[in-house]
Amino acid sequence: MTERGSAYERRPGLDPQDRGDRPAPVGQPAPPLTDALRPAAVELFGEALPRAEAYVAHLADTGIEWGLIGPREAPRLWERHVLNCAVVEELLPQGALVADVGSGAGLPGLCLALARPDCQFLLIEPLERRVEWLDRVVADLGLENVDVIRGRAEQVSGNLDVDVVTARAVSALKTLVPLTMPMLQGAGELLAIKGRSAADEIAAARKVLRKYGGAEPEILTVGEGLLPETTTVVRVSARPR
Ligand SMILES: C[S@@+](CC[C@H](N)C(=O)[O-])C[C@H]1O[C@@H](n2cnc3c(N)ncnc32)[C@H](O)[C@@H]1O
Repeated sequence: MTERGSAYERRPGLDPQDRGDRPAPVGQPAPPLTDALRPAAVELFGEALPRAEAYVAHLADTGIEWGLIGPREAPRLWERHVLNCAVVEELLPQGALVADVGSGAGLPGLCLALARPDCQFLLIEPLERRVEWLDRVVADLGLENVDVIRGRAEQVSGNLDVDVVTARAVSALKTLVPLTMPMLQGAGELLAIKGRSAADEIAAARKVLRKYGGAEPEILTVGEGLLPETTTVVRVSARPR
């Protein structure tokens, strides 16, 4: 997938006229963690909950202002984004090294890093502004289990050997497999957060899965009984090649 970033992102600080008459996105206050969602947040983040709250505040404020998150997402940051990503933690092995490809605003990478301090995370993101934002947020949250790598997955994959690759909203499985499977070096799992298209994407990816040594994908549902909306994950194990 190619993504050039929004005009805001490439040219921050321009006045509205230079932005084609679109109003500049404005940071918003952090949405409250509602009583309905608090038990899930406590279970997922434990002691890291105050840092998860600080992360949500960053997303709502500079995340929106810098164009990493759409303004309309502000009220549903907890439910649709942060908690929905954090529930994937149950699929991570103890102490895993995890690469989050196309991390954007740290989804799911930062949510998982907050939920799983026993794991190490590499956030891989090509766009300079997003990397700068991620670096600032990681420093502010004091996350010691996260490194941010600027680059495209295909540029860095040959130098990596990780246990798990995660990705959300980066590309269809057919394109994601060639970008991510080489990072596993024949052992480990790709966890791709998907929606209703999961089965169709698997069908369209059969040929590349064979080529890149992926086993038969599984469609998993996580977050049942914890969140109002569950998260669908396509899990692909790498086979030794
Ligand atoms: C739609 S955003 C999704 C961001 C985040 N994962 C989320 O769920 O909100 C896609 C992200 O993938 C990144 N991206 C696109 N192609 C990539 C590639 N080949 N390697 C790594 N990242 C890529 C983009 O820069 C962008 O930040």
